[in-house]
Amino acid sequence: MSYLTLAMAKGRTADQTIKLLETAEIHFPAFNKKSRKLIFYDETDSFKLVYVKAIDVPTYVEKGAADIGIVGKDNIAEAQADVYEMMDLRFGTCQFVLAGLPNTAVDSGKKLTVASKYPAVTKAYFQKKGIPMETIKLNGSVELAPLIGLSDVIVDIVETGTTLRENGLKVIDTIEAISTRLIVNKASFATKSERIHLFLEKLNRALEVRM
Ligand SMILES: Nc1ncnc2c1ncn2[C@@H]1O[C@H](COP(=O)(O)OP(=O)(O)OP(=O)(O)O)[C@@H](O)[C@H]1O
Ligand SMILES: O=P(O)(O)OC[C@H]1O[C@H](OP(=O)(O)OP(=O)(O)O)[C@H](O)[C@@H]1O
Repeated sequence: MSYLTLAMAKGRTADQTIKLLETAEIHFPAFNKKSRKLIFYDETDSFKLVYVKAIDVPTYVEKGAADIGIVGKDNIAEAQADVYEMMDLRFGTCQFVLAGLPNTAVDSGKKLTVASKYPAVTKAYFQKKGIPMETIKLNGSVELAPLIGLSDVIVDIVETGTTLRENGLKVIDTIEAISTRLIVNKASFATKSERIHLFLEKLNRALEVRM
């Protein structure tokens, strides 16, 4: 029988993903974040785990290279991939916010510059609001941009609020709640329906145990 391929996001949610899979009794004994290996197999030889950069997980799933992806809602929203979002795994929780220096006006009619790691999410947010803007794509330390005049505001993730606070920035608007989600390739959902449903049931039970 073929494998069910899971694309798991590298980074801060990987440990919790592995823990959830273990609670669901799906074990990848060779998995080790320090290893440079990118493919792992479970004990029963039914699952193949591919370990990829978070923003690429929706692409692997949309293209069918992976049947299932486990990744943050931030990256799903940014990738705009044509996949099914099936489950909220309830970890990796944080929020998308619009933030800036205190008293920054965003609706003055002047074109805003907005720095973000998430240009698609940013554009969609401002389009909905009807506010003219341009995005500046950054890859990290986004909070720096309004402090040194690179942008007027930022769209970024806030978890504890420490990064904003330590840089004197304030939340202007909360855009969307983020958590780790499970996504499924549309064709796999039809062709591997039974196995995918069994997997989802196992994960649901594991989530209940964790609560
Ligand atoms: N404080 C946080 N900052 C960033 N992401 C968080 C935070 N809390 C939870 N997350 C979630 O964890 C995911 C992975 O975050 P991580 O910082 O490891 O990766 P990344 O930012 O996508 O990767 P990279 O730093 O290589 O660009 C995010 O996509 C998001 O869904
Ligand atoms: O509200 P907080 O708990 O402070 O967390 C939010 C910060 O964490 C993330 O950055 P990350 O650590 O991924 O670093 P980066 O600047 O390289 O994106 C995010 O982009 C914020 O900067």
